[in-house]
Amino acid sequence: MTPGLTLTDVRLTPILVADPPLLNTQGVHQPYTPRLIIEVTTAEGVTGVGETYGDTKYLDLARPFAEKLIGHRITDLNALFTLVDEVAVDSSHVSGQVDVGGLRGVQTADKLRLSVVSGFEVACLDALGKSLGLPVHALLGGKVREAVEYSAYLFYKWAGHPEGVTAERDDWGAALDPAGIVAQARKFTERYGFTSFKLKGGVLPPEEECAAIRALAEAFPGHPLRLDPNGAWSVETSLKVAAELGDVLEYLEDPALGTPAMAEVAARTRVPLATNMCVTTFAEVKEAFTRDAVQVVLSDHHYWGGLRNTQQLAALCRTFGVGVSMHSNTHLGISLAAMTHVAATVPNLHHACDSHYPWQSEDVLTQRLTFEGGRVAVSDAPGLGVELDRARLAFLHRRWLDDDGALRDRDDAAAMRRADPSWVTPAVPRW
Ligand SMILES: O=C([O-])C(=O)C[C@H](O)[C@@H](O)C(=O)[O-]
Ligand SMILES: [Mg+2]
Repeated sequence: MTPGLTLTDVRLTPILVADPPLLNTQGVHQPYTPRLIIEVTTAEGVTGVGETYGDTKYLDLARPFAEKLIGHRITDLNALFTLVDEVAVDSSHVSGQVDVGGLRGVQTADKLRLSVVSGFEVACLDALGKSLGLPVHALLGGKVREAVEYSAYLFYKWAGHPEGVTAERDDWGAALDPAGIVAQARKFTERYGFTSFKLKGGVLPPEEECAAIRALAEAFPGHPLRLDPNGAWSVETSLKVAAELGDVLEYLEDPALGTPAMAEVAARTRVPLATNMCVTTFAEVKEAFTRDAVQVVLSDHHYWGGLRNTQQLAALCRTFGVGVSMHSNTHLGISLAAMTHVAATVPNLHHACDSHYPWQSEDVLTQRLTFEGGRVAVSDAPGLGVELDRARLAFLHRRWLDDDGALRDRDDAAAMRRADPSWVTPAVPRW
């Protein structure tokens, strides 16, 4: 028993961070998106940081959970899961709901709890690492690589958010056709050195998205390419796209919605299928793996329940001969550091991970993480190896406080209605 490792303070800071007008099948990103920054402080005065979703339903869980953690030891990570089970989930947050309008699969009370626990687990590991003078990857069993590879995450995109909406400007420009997507990919390679590319699809008719992938294949011959329409296609459309792009795709990500549809596509194509929609919880693994519905699972420590659950998922994938990589939503540097630490420990990581980080012009760190040759170097500094910039945190929290509530919950369809008042979330399959 080490009394110094007991938590004496837990601080939650919801923030709003600038987000460019990135298009997906649900709509478009709002100009600001919510995140929650978690700080845990031990009796010996060491503070660890974590980051997770900041929408109201997560805050409603995180607040009572944080209170339960006073007096908890940062080494007792397993107990976080039993403690969070004691926090009630408002049924209106889960009944009949899908996560972010369907982009992250089912929404269950357990998944909501795991999405909250993950931020606290990371914060505890950061504090523990700082206390022991060890990097987080060492607490997870040690790194098996010195740097983690990420892919360029390409989006159809407007030049700016709709007129009349308060927003930050970005310097990426518009990308609404194959030439725009190739130009965006070139910027990604110039700025960050990425060598593999993922295009967020489900935005334009499949023929246009196929043309964009073809243009990428011509501009970057031999580079790994992926297309992810977030389940917007029927089985037949998925098969048509797979046939058309089979020679250039590393994998097709969630072409059709749900395990049965994915299994049908998988049975009739040789193109590997990846998912962050039909396998998003341990409960969904068995059916998907036994039906051979997916060949790559995109883990995400946020909703899988943390870094150690991510390792467990990777071990399951290894057991079943299924590939593993990483999914990403809008996130800041704390999460990129956490993703990099856990990815460094996964032996069977054979695909570049997704990250939205290049799209985020704002952060809460004194120093942004950097990509060299598309890779983030694995830090050997104690904990995550990042430092909180309190002035930036306060600024982004002030933005959250000043918001009237319109932006505190991610809603891509509502953002789209600012440009097209008739917009409704499309029924699936859309094509
Ligand atoms: O399926 C995916 O990879 C995602 O859902 C990632 C993100 O949610 C992305 O689509 C977004 O933020 O628009
Ligand atoms: Mg996806």
